[in-house]
Amino acid sequence: MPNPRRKLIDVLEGKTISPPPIWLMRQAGRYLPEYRETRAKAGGFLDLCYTPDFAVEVTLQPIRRYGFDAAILFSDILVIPDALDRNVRFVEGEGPKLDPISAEQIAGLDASKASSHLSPVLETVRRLRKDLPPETTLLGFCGAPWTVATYMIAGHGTTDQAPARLFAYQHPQAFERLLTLLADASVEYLIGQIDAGADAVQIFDSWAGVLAPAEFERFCVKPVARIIEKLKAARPDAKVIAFAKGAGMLLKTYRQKTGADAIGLDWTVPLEFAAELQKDGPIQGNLDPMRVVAGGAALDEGIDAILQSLGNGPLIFNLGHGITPQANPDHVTRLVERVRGIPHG
Ligand SMILES: Cc1c2[nH]c(c1CCC(=O)O)Cc1[nH]c(c(CCC(=O)O)c1C)Cc1[nH]c(c(CCC(=O)O)c1C)Cc1[nH]c(c(C)c1CCC(=O)O)C2
Repeated sequence: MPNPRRKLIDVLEGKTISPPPIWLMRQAGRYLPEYRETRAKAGGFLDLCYTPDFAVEVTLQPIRRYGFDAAILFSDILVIPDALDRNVRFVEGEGPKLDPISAEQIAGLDASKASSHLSPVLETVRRLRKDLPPETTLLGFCGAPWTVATYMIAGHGTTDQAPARLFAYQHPQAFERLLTLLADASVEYLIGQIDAGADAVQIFDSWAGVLAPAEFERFCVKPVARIIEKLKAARPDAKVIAFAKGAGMLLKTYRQKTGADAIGLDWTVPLEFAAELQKDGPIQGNLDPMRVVAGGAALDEGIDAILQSLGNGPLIFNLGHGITPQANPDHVTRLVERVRGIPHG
C-alpha cells in the first residue's frame, strides 16, 4: 500500500508535486486564537512544550483549521539548553532568557541527562503520530548548534549575535566544544523523534546570516553536517530539511556540504537563485511573512511569483521564516487555497 504521507516525502526525495505540499514555519502560534487559549491554560511557555496534552493540541490546531500537508511538532529549539540546565525561561514580551554560559562552564557541561529531560517531547511525537490525519506528514526539529549557542552565550536574543561572535574569537576551543556537544545532543534528540514517529526533521539555523564566510563554514556548515551524517548513519531513511536563514550566496554549496535532502530559503533569496539551487534538489520557502500580514494583492503576487519560478521543480511551499503574531488567520486560508489552485469566493 502506498504510504499516504508520501506527498512531502516525495518532494524530499526529489520529485515534483503539483500543487506543491505546504506548511508554515511557526504555524502553531499566537496568530491563532485557539493557540492563545491553550497557551493561557498551560501557564508558562515551557509548560506548554513539556505537557503532551497541550503540545499535541496546539500542533493539531493549524492542521484542523487549514489542512496543511505537514504538522510540525510543537516545542522550541531552546529545550536543548533547558535540558543542559541553562535555566531557560520565557518572559512575557521579552522573549527567551537563559543563564549566560562562560568558557569554564562549557568545560563542565553534561549532556547525559538531556534525553530523560526531553522524554515528554518524544511522548508528544508518539501521540501526534496516532492523532494526526493519515495523510499529514509529521516533522520533528531541532535548532542548529550555532543558533542555539547564540542564545546560550548572550543569555537572550540579540539582533546581530555580537556576544556569540566575540566569544567564538576569544574562546575558540570552548566554543568548538560547545558546538560539538550541541550537535551530539541534537543527534540523539532527532533519533528519538524519528523513532517516536516523525517522518522527517528540520534543522533551524535562524542566525546563520550574521557570520562571515569562514565562520559560516566552521560554525554552521560543519556542525550541521555532523548532525546529518550521524543521524543518517543511525537511521538511513531519515530525511532532513536544513534552513540557514540569511546565508545568501553561501547557500550555493550548503546542501552538498551538509548532506541535507532539502534546503530552506528565506525571502531575501532571489527566485532566480532559488531556481538554480532547485536544480541540485528540493527547496522549501520562501514567502515574506509580512505578505501574510498584508493580505490582498501583496499576498497573491508573492505566492504567484514563487509558484511561477519554482513550481515546476521539487518545492515545499513555506514562508521564508516564521509566521508572525500579527498575521490574519483568514489570510492563511487564502494562502493555502491559492497555492492549491482553489478559486477564491
Ligand atoms: C530562534 C528560535 C526559537 N525557537 C525556534 C527558533 C528557530 C526558528 C525561528 O527562528 O523562528 C523554533 C520554534 N519555536 C516554536 C516552534 C514550534 C513549531 C512551529 O509551529 O513552527 C519552532 C520550530 C514555537 C514557539 N516558540 C516561541 C513561541 C511564542 C511563545 C509564546 O507563545 O509566547 C512559539 C509559538 C518562543 C520563542 N522561541 C524562540 C524565540 C526567539 C521565541 C520568541 C519569543 C517571543 O516572540 O516572545 C527561540
